[in-house]
Amino acid sequence: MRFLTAGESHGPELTAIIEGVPSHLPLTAEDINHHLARRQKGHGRGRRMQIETDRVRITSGVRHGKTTGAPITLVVENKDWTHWQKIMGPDPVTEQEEKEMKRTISRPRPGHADLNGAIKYDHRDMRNVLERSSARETTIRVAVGAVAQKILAEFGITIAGHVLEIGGIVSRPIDVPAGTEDILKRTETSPVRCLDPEAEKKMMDLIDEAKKNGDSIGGVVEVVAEGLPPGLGSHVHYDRKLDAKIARSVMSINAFKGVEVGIGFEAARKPGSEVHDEIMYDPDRGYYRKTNRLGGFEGGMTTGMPVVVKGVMKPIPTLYKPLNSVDIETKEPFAASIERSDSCAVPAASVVCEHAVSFELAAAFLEKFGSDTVGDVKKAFDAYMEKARQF
Ligand SMILES: Cc1cc2nc3c(=O)[nH]c(=O)nc-3n(C[C@H](O)[C@H](O)[C@H](O)COP(=O)(O)O)c2cc1C
Ligand SMILES: C=C(O[C@@H]1CC(C(=O)O)=C[C@@H](OP(=O)(O)O)[C@H]1O)C(=O)O
Repeated sequence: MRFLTAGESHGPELTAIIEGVPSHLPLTAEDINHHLARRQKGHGRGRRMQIETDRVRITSGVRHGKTTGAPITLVVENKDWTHWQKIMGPDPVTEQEEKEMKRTISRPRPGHADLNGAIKYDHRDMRNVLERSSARETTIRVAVGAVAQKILAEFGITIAGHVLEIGGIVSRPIDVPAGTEDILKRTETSPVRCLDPEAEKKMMDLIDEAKKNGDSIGGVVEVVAEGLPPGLGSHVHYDRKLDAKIARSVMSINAFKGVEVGIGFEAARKPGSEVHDEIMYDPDRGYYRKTNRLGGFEGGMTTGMPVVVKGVMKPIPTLYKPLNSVDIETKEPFAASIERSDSCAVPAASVVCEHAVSFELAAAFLEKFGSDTVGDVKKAFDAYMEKARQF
């Protein structure tokens, strides 16, 4: 299974094409819209989220509520487009019209893609960079992940993301992962998508304070997936290791600067006896681990224990109280004022991260069990699970 996305932040719409989804998978727009709405919530979001109400249109690959096996096209419209048609439209404009718009961006924001993208693609107007580097793109990646979650759900695999930390406030000890059901139930009503009400209040206060100071804050998110079979991914080649694929996918989320699997960096500070998970056997359950400190991975393959992945998000780069930068036209220093920005998007990012991991897990699942029809995949999956139990 693979996908591509296209679309700009203030263009007409975002699009994704997913190839390799098996036929006969039940799929409706509502299945996806539910997750798009989850991504839009969260204390600390800016005014753009009040403009948008993200809804998907499925324009190929699904008939009468079921996938056909053909590529699936997903489209999410940008409501903000109505205000940007002239500035963002594809039709040629005269120099005079361009001047009248006065929207050319020549002042790069530290921490955003503006300057590197402008140099690389030779754009004097950095809008040509920021429109695509914007995390608006994570909307359509969540839509893709929602399809992946439908695939996983067919096989009893559940997944949930939540916020572990915002601006140094920790929601609970990091080595006690909660179950997916618990996470989903308890975080859906939390304005910062965290499990700990005491930490929640402190996180919200910190976000408000950052906003008041014209600043921004980052944090840590965690994704847990349960019900996976052992042996997704492979030890035989570097680019088939599933933990590595997940790490790449999580790092590709805008503003993500690090990934941990299981106890992650903590493993450097513990002896092996306190890191590795002892192997047990039960006739009903098959092989399992007594603990899950390695976060469901050994040798680039799933162990059958819950997959636990953390990602760290840096603070949002666009600041109301900006850092110094240099105007590329005048080469003079400036400290720009900005129109709008999120002050903290860690709660939204926990949903994005959940969907990034969902896609990689579903892709690895189909790679192992086939991808023509859900029925064929089920047969292969059931036979393998029986083999693994008795092995
Ligand atoms: C959900 C979400 C919302 C974001 N909102 C903003 C924002 O409002 N303003 C901003 O400057 N960056 C925002 N970012 C981060 C930038 O998109 C990101 O820092 C930028 O693309 C540069 O990429 P890098 O930080 O990965 O190097 C957001 C990120 C995510 C995941
Ligand atoms: C639009 C979204 O996030 C955007 C991500 C973003 C950035 O620079 O990454 C900048 C802001 O865009 P705008 O300049 O239009 O307000 C955010 O609102 C979204 O999450 O749907």
